Amino acid sequence: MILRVDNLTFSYHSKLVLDKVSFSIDRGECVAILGINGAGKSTLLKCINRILTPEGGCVFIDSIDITKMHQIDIAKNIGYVPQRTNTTRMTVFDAVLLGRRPYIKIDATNEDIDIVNDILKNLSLEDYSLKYIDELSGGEFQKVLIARALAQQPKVLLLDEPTSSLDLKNQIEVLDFIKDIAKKNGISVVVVIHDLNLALRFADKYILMRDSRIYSVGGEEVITEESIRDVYSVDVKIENISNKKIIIPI
Ligand SMILES: Nc1ncnc2c1ncn2[C@@H]1O[C@H](COP(=O)(O)OP(=O)(O)OP(=O)(O)O)[C@@H](O)[C@H]1O
Repeated sequence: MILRVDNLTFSYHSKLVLDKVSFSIDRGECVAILGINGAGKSTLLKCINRILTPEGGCVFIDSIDITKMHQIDIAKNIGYVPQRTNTTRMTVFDAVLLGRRPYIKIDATNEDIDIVNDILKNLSLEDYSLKYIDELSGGEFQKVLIARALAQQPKVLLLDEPTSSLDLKNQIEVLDFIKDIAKKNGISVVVVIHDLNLALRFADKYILMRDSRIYSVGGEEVITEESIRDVYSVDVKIENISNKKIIIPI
């Protein structure tokens, strides 16, 4: 087990958003967090990496309570791609190199530069390397943020709707690439995602959230017509096509 979230509780002012949320994730596991708008998914990611301070509960990485870790060690362990972000003007290369910051003592080493170049190549961003990030499309920018988090070489990668601006081909390519490196490098990935069919293609485990709580956690078996209706208030039919579950709204 690499990540353990234990009874995490958080409120904005008096509004309870996370109510004793608990789950654990193994090394290399790909997890999708599902739930309606406002269910608390982004808040959960922000509490895991200490952008927000939970009012109760604990988060453990490799059995270490993250409140006992320095910020730089949290950054080495947890990569995070937010839904929205403001960044200063810089090139794509420099933006991705920023992911190496927790490791760089004075100057970037050849190893740092090789890591960045590898990731740019794998995400088909190498031709954009010297372009400024404010001159990118929404989807290209989203890929740069993912590249930066990967350059951090974290144990746990938290992605908040990472494919929302990507076209279909890029959605599939980026998620397949993330899954591939999760398996190869033993990185655990937690993705907040609204597209249920993409989630089914990507995840090994699903966390369904409803009313500030976990509705269910588990493998593909927790994705049923009944659970989707309970969580999203939408009627769906689940079909099996080429041995894959496909969710069809009806
Ligand atoms: N900074 C904030 N101050 C006050 N309330 C907030 C704040 N951020 C979020 N909330 C509220 O907390 C609840 C959970 O928000 P959160 O962003 O975690 O939901 P989410 O499941 O990620 O939603 P979405 O799918 O729309 O991104 C929502 O009701 C939201 O309005």
